Amino acid sequence: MSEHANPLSVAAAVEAIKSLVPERLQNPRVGIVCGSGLGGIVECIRDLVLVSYGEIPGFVQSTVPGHKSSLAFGVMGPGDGVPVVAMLGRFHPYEGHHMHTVVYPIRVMAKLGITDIIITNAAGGLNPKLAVGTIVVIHDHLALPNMSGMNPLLGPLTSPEHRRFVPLSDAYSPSLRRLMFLAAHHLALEPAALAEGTYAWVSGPTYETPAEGRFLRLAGADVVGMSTVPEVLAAHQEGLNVMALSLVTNAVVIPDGYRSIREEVLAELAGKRVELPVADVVSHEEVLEIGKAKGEVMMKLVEWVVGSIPSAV
Ligand SMILES: O=P(O)(O)O[C@@H]1C[C@H](O)[C@@H](CO)O1
Ligand code: HPA
Repeated sequence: MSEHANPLSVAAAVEAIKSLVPERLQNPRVGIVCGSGLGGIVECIRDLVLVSYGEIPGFVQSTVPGHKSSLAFGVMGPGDGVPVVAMLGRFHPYEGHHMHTVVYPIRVMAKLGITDIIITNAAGGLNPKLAVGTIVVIHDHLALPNMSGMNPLLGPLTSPEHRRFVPLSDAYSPSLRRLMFLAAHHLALEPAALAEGTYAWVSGPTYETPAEGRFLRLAGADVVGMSTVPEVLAAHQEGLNVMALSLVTNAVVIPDGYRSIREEVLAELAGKRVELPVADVVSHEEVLEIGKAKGEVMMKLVEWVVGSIPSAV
């Protein structure tokens, strides 16, 4: 068993956090996981107290640019605010972290008492209707790694409260998803700014080939990314209400198909000019740039939802 799945280390992490955070912030109600380039959510947190991952037993460091390695405690939303804890930086399996390590912070936040969690990510768009900058409320997922043995819930149960067999048809809270669309209305967003869809989880760190992108699209996915699903599984097993959001940072499947060199050459030889679409070559820098440029809307939505959870869910 991974030492990070040990309930004793979860308890030790909670104890360490409580020694570093003022009492009034020690029992957050809502947890937030900030995706690549989306750590700006911290700007919406008042009475901010940062706890570095290095100070928490069992936490490791995030090695991915755009992911800091701190927990942010404070309050969010109108009035006295709702106590929150935000992960400024997550762990991905492609960094070499064990799956139990990847979801360990979720278990620690659950032990701190959160009841709701909002998990964000940057993702590639598979559905051609989703423009870059669209925020997608995830209502389902497709996790090929889970189906082939890479599942964070593998291994001995670490709490009597954990279910051995976890249904996932109800993994994404309808109440929280509803709140998100109400938030978009309240903030007067264009209807196309907020969509809903299915997230395909891939291990990364390679981005998809065009054929892989088409395969995932054909299988029913709208966006693709390298995180979130392990956290959703652990959060669901912990009994939390879960919402997950993707910010579309790049297009994976090009709307008009793929570039055929054969067609290009034949057309050229026939004296015709054709301009076939060229696939985007994505980079993490581009992902971060879009996160920075478009992340503000995500922040405002999250802030509104957090402020509305107590009365509406
Ligand atoms: O942590 P997230 O899922 O937001 O980060 C995405 C997926 C990869 O980690 C990285 C690729 O650019 O961004
Ligand atoms: N693929 C996988 N993960 C991603 C992408 C992508 O195109 N963009 C941001 N995260």
